[in-house]
Amino acid sequence: MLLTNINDPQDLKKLTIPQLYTLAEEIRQFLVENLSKTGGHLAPNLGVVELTLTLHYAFNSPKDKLIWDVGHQAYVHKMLTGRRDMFPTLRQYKGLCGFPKMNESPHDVWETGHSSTSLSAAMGMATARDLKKEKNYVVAVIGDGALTGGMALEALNHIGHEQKNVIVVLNDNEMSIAPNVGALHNYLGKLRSAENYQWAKDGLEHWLKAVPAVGGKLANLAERFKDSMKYLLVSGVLFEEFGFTYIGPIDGHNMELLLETMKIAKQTKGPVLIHAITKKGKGYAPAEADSVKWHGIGTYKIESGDTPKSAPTYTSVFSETMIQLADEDSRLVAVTPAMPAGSGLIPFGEKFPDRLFDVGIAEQHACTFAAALATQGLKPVFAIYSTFLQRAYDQLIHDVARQKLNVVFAVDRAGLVGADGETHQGMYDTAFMRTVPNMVIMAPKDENELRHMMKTAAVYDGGPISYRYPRLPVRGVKMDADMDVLPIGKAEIVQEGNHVAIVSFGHIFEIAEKAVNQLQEEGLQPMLINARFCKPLDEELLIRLAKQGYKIITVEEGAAMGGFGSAVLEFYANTGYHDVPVEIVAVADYFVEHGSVKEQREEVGLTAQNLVDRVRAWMPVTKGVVEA
Ligand SMILES: Cc1ncc(C[n+]2csc(CCOP(=O)(O)OP(=O)(O)O)c2C)c(N)n1
Ligand SMILES: CC(=O)[C@@H](O)[C@H](O)COP(=O)(O)O
Ligand SMILES: [Mg+2]
Repeated sequence: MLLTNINDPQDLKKLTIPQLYTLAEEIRQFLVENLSKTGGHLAPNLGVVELTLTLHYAFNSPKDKLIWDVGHQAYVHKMLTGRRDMFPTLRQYKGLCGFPKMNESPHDVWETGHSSTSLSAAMGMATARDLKKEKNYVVAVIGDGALTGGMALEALNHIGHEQKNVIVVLNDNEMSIAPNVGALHNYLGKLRSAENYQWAKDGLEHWLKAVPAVGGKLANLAERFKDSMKYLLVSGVLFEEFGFTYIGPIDGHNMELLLETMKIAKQTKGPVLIHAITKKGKGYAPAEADSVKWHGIGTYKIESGDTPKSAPTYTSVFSETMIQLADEDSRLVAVTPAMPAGSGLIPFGEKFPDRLFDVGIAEQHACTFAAALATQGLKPVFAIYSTFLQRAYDQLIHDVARQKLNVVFAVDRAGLVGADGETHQGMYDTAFMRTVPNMVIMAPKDENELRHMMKTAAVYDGGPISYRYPRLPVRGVKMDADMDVLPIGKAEIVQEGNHVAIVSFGHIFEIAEKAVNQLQEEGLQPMLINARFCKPLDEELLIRLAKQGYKIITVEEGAAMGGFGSAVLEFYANTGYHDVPVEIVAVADYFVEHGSVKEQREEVGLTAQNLVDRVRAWMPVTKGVVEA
């Protein structure tokens, strides 16, 4: 077993090429076996085994900087850099992170999780290297999906202009999570299909170089001839025009070719783009056959590829309801930035193919595109994960809210998301949307109320409106036959009570309800309120609570700073109710790392017990007995 002897990339360099192929197979077997128990991003990692081996063979990490875009495909890199034995803890609480993590290894020189940042990072590191007159290579591995992200094109532009020595490896497997989309994808397809052009280019270069030096004119003519021929023969012209030397497309599983190409890249002045064609899921039949499903997978049976049946989720309720709403209203359309499957929009797209727009990994464009759809009378539902909405914040403000356009923000993966950890937690959406004028912000207490909020948003025509929901199974509550249109800004008093009011915003209601039930058993009866809206607040109810002397405990699954609890505090401060005790139960000011949602909630204090303890502390006590 070669793999057990690889504890550092230097160990790799002692191997022969045939041994690298043996090692590649061992790595694939390791990935399939380990991830069958832990889950993870199997297909992306199976696709980059040879690429990763040759990068660590050809370069000297960490002196040479290897940067992994998105970083979901860095498991092989982690295996080769001393973390093989940590894989049983992959994406688990206090275990191995599923993305590059600087505190895990010096070989993780840049942390990723959100796509399309690698080229900017590479440019920064190359620029610093040159300023410090250091000598090392900077290599960014970016997928064809991540390349559709605007940041990547901004960085290509900058790198090409400055002619920095940066090596970009484009890992082209024709897939984002879903099949990749866009003109760039089509262009790459043309490059992929021109597989014989490489020899033509080499032949041309070789021939021109053989022309004996015949004075400036002819050599210059030969150079211009070479350049014009390049346009005909070398279809990497897009990258060449960005100032890159384009090499490819080459087989991203052929390690001899990869090593030869990396050698050329190292010797080439200025930025180089190596276009490597790979197969997502390579080496494991179920993942090769369906790399969408196997992009990010839970546990599975290796032999059959069978995966446990998943319980219905908030996303599946969103998925079904979108179809119902679209049946009722032909104006309704859906926009997704490369996440049709994750956002539950595949069935919608199958039924309404002309009304689903997958714009690629392009959240900024998606948001402004949705805004423009709204100007023309359509009802766009912008379906996006909370964490990825962060990419479209200026567009939300400048293009949607300022123009008061009827865009619906369906904010999925809101709250703690579990295994993806800190780069993917849906922590900030409430806070960053709340400060924007004209925004209406909702959050349902359960899957039944999600449907009511979806209906409310679908018919609302007062400007932008949002609802947030978690990456969680549904609670299994009774579903109403019809969808109600909720009164904007009105909360729901779930249960009257005394002394203390627990005011819950969103799906975290489940722990508030659990706490109230536990307190009732002790004879305590706090009021239980389902806020429903963070903006506008139910001011009438808040004033009632103030006037009747309630202590208030707010609870939400999001950042405490700027969230729902902050809104309540601000309201009281701004309306002169200065003596209302308010406690905010939410996520403190730090990044919550990977683990299960349960473990993360316990870590941050989003537990029923925490609420029980806080209510007890506020209840009046006579002779040692907490009064009801
Ligand atoms: C800003 C951002 N948007 C969306 C995602 C979700 N996402 C993770 S991987 C991925 C597809 C990446 O495709 P590609 O770069 O081609 O990598 P591959 O999985 O094909 O290796 C997407 C859309 C993300 N991580 N970051
Ligand atoms: C790497 C990445 O950003 C996506 O693959 C993400 O992990 C998907 O998250 P869900 O599993 O919640 O759809
Ligand atoms: Mg891809």
